[in-house]
Amino acid sequence: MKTFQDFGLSPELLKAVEQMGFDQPTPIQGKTIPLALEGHDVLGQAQTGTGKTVAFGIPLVEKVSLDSDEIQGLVITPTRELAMQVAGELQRLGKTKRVRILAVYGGQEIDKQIRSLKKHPHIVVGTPGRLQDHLRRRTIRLDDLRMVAIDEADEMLQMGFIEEIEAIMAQAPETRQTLLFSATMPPAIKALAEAFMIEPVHVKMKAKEETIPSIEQYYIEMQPKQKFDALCRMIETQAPGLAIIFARTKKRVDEITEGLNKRGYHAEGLHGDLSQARRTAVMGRFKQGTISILVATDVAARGLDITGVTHVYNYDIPQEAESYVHRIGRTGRAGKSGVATTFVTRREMDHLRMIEQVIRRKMARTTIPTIQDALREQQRMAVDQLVSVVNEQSVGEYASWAHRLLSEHDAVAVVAAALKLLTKEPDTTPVQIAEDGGDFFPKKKGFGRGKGGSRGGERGKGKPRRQERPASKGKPFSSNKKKGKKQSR
Ligand SMILES: Nc1ncnc2c1ncn2[C@@H]1O[C@H](COP(=O)(O)OP(=O)(O)OP(=O)(O)O)[C@@H](O)[C@H]1O
Ligand SMILES: [Mg+2]
Repeated sequence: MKTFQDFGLSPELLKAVEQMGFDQPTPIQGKTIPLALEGHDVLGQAQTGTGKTVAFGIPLVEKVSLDSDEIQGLVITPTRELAMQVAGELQRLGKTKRVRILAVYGGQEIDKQIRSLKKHPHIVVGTPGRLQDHLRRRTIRLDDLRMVAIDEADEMLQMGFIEEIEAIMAQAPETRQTLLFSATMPPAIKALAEAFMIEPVHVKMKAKEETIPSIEQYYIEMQPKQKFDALCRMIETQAPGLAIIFARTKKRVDEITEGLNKRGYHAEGLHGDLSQARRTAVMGRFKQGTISILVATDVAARGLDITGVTHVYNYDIPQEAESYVHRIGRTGRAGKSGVATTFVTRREMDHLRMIEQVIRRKMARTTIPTIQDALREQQRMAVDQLVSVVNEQSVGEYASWAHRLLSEHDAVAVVAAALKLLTKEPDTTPVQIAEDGGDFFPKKKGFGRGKGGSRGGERGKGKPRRQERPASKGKPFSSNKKKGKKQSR
């Protein structure tokens, strides 16, 4: 499939795609869009940042009939931020056709949503809890639903959303089409997913590894107490455009954020205990670059597409290999490159090796940059800054000051002073991050290496049961991932 024209799309859709600046479909789009347009249920798997949203978005928008005022398309996403983002992408796809899209998610006033629902959106994008709430209130009806897409499908079937998903799917007509997408799909979850579909076509893009090759992947072994300084030294030497730092718990996110601010960085935290207004504001500031560092729990691991994220740091190694894939996939999107660095304690090394095995790629070992490394890099950046201003030749207003300075001082001393002022010298303000056990002994392997999933029956009959997680032995992992329970991250 070479062009979007080959899909036989309506002129409105073609126009929209053109306006979005897409020259040609990505491989997953090339494979799945025709299948979905033909009416197949599709399970689509492709690496992070390869355009899965548009892969389900085009069929959804194309299949909307403007003659009907009913909800015809539904997209379910695991997080509120992702619901907003996907709704935005669909809005762009549906703009020329004038398809009405609405996002509904928790933390937003339900009355406001109900008023918006009265304007008859054609496609609703939502998080499972809030969708179910609307279904109970009958403010959303799915009697005329034609197509449902579940984004991050493995996560949705895994994290305890399964009951909500079942309840939602039970209200949709049997004739509806189902599209499930994710970058990861553990076999056990795949079995679970198939229970929601009829003769699904599984499209998995061939790749040597589960992660995107354009992401450089590193790990650094260190003691828990070295982590914070290591993070600062990494930021100072790597000078990220935008960076996301993932930590294990909400408390750690808060502490790291506070610590970074103490050391003069513009960082903000994102996790499930913050008000939605705050979450939205933080995301907005990060996207605009007002803040350059986002510290987050796994709430930001999946799906978020933020241009300019050059670096991802796993301050804490993720528990699941899948989580690793998605976290680092916040960089290196749509053909861009990225760098991911994972901090690991000695006791977590086995876990790191397990992740490498699952993703079929080795991370390169590296070391914590020294203060001298950090200083040198910051100085180099100051020099670059100075030189670029010199090259702009826009310093005329400052020339008289320069003459005066040079008449009184040594030229080298003056330039050195300017550089010193421009340099963000490595900051060693003491910062305490609570130990939180430091590391963990994971028992479970990622990518469906646990027990085989429980298989559901056909749609409408046997329902897929919740996938039980193997009980972890030994020291419990301090995560809030409990068996089948929805987590707040
Ligand atoms: N055909 C295309 N050509 C160029 N860019 C595209 C195309 N399709 C999508 N994109 C862009 O690629 C970026 C990544 O797309 P998207 O967020 O859908 O990735 P994804 O596969 O869903 O990743 P993830 O697994 O992380 O959710 C987006 O900015 C999107 O606008
Ligand atoms: Mg996505």
